Amino acid sequence: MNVLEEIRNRAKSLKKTIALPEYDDERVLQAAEIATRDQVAAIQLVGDPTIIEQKSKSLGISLSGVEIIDHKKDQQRSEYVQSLYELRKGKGLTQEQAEQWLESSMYYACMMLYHDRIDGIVSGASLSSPDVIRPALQIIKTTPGVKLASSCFLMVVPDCPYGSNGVFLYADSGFNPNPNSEELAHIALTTARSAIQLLGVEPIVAMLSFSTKGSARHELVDKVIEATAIAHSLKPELLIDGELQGDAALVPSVGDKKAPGSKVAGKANVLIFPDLNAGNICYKLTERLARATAIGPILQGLAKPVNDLSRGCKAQDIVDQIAVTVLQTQF
Ligand SMILES: CC(C)(COP(=O)(O)OP(=O)(O)OC[C@H]1O[C@@H](n2cnc3c(N)ncnc32)[C@H](O)[C@@H]1OP(=O)(O)O)[C@@H](O)C(=O)NCCC(=O)NCCS
Ligand SMILES: CC(=O)OP(=O)(O)O
Repeated sequence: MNVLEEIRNRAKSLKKTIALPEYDDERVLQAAEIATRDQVAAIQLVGDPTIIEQKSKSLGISLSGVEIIDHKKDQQRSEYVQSLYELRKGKGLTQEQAEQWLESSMYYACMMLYHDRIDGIVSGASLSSPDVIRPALQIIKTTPGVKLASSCFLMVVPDCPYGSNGVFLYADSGFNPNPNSEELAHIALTTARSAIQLLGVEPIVAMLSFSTKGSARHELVDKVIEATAIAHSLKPELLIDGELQGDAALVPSVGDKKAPGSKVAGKANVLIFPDLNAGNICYKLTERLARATAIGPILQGLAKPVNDLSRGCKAQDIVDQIAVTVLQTQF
C-alpha cells in the first residue's frame, strides 16, 4: 500500500466532514464524488446549488451523498455576519463589509469551520493561494502560542531511492515568501512534526542552500546556517543539518564527499528551502519532471485545518488533500 492509500484509509476511519467552497470547478465536483464514494470524508459543497446541479449534470458527476450549502440563503448567514463582524471589528471591519466578505464561499466556509459546523476546508483549485490562506489566517487564526503559520508539500516521487522510499516533505513551498533565520528554523521544526504526524517516519531534515558546509560564502548561506543552529538549539534530538546542497542532502555518495560525518546528508526526507522562490519552483519541477504526486500546500500551525491546492491540481490531488485535512483534525 502506498503512502497516499494509507493516508486515505486512516482518514476513512475518522468520519469527518470537509467543506469544498469552489463549487463551480469541475475537478472539485469530481473530487466531491470520489471522496464521497470512497468514504474519505463527508463532503459539503458550499455555493450556488443551481450552478452545482447544472455543472454536475453536464459533466455526468453524481453528487449523491454530498451536502450542498447555499451560502447566500443559509439559515446561519446572519449569525455568521454578526460573528465575523465581532471577530474583525477591532481590525476595522464594518457590518457591511462582513456581509460582503460572506458573499464569498471561501469566507463562508471559514465561518462554518469557526463555528465547528465542519471539520476542515480544502480550497485553491481555482482561487490563488493568498485568497485561500488570507481568510484562514483572518478567521481561523494560528494555534494558540504559534506565531508563524507555514506550509509543506507531501511529495511522492515514483522509482526514487532517496528520502523515505521516494516520499518527502518540502517546505515552505507555498506560503512564507522570505522567512528570516528564526522563521526558517520554525518552519523546519514544524515540518519535522508534520512528517511524524502525517507519515509516521523519523524526520531527517536538510536545510538547503547553494552551498554545502562552507563551500560558498554569502549572506544567503548565512541565513540557512543560522536557521540550522537555531533549530538545533531548540530541538537538539532532531536529525537536522545544513547548509546542504540538494545532491548532498539526497545522494549518499555525494553526501559522504561534501558533508562527511553528517547524519543527514544522503538521507534527508524533509527538505527545507531558503525561500519561497526555491520552494515553489522545486516542488513544481519535481512534480512535472519526475512525475511526482504533490499534495499541498498543507497549511501548518492553524487552529483548525484549512488546506490549499495548486490551480494546476487534478481531482485525485484534491481527494488526497481532503484525506490529509481529515488527519489534521487529530493533531
Ligand atoms: C499568505 C499571505 C497572503 C499573507 O499575506 P499578508 O499580506 O501578510 O496578509 P495580511 O497582511 O492581510 O495578513 C492577514 C493576517 O494573517 C496574519 N499573517 C500573515 N502571515 C502570517 C503567517 N505566516 N503566520 C501567521 N499569521 C500570519 C497577519 O498577521 C494578519 O492577521 P490579522 O489580520 O488578524 O492582523 C502572504 O504571505 C502571501 O501572499 N504568501 C504567498 C502565497 C503564495 O502566493 N504562494 C505561492 C503559491 S502556493
Ligand atoms: C501552490 C501553488 O503554487 O499554487 P498555484 O499553482 O495555484 O499558484
